[in-house]
Amino acid sequence: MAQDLAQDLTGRAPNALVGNSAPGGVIVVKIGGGSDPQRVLDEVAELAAAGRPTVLVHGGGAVADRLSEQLGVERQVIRSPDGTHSRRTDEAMLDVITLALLGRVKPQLVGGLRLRGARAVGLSGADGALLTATRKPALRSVQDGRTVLIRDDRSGRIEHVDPTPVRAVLDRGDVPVVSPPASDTAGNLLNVDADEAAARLAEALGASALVLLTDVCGVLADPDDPSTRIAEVGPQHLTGDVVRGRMRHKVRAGLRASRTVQQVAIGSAHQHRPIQQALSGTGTWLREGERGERNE
Ligand SMILES: Nc1ncnc2c1ncn2[C@@H]1O[C@H](COP(=O)(O)OP(=O)(O)O)[C@@H](O)[C@H]1O
Ligand SMILES: CC(=O)N[C@@H](CCC(=O)OP(=O)(O)O)C(=O)O
Repeated sequence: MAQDLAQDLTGRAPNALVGNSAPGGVIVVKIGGGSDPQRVLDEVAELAAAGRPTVLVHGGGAVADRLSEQLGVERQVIRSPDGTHSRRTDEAMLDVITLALLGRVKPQLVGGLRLRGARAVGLSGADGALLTATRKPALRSVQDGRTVLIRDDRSGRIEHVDPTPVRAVLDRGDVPVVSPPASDTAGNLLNVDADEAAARLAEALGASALVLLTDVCGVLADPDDPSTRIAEVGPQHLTGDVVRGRMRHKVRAGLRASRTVQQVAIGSAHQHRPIQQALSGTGTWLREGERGERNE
């Protein structure tokens, strides 16, 4: 069955795809913290068993929110003038996000893959200089109609990706499970968005596909109505305010990756074989420019 799956996704025999040097062979899958990972783990384990090099990147914003409440660390939101929002990451919140992602979410995913017979290896963005970021010097936040500047935030912009540790894990036939935070060149941790991390890693690996799995079926024209899925999204969809909040980060990151990654899609994590579903067009394709017909 696993063999069929790898063939379905690529049209090529799985053996031709073993090892990440196979042209366009790597799939980078990202799962957000608000989604139940069980279906995703089932399919990632199937792909690994079929020899398809697959990287699982995860977020965990929702888990960090719950942990901050448990620990009594106040959660604040930075509302940027362009309609995106992100976590205010002071020192205490950086600890919370690190504990949540590396201490709660990642072990659940690595353990879940092990239970399914796949050997998974956890890596954070700070391991092996995988994700190097620079601290954002000043963030604009709209508060009560006024824009204020926040200068001491511990979130960063990813400047450099060194995929060597991820390749080493793939070359052993194992599944890398990658998470924020990143670090700066001095080794200080910096909070980075998991969609951006996945997109940048997909670019650096020369991946053939990037699948961003979340708690909705794709980008919706009306975020409150699941029947309004948009089949393909381009930069023009960012000009209005339809794509709001954190979905905007996802779309931006995916569009950027689509310059070099052949297939970039957003889809629901909560369906049977969510990766295959998204890559067969049941979610939203992200495509920055005209590159002729897709090879679907
Ligand atoms: N146009 C839109 N289409 C779909 N979802 C949207 C849209 N605008 C905002 N959203 C919100 O984005 C959320 C998904 O982003 P996010 O919560 O960051 O997911 P994840 O944790 O999986 O990364 C959806 O649950 C939805 O509330
Ligand atoms: C800078 C920034 O926004 N970092 C994110 C990292 C986790 C994440 O991205 O989790 P999801 O994929 O579940 O949203 C955060 O603090 O929530």
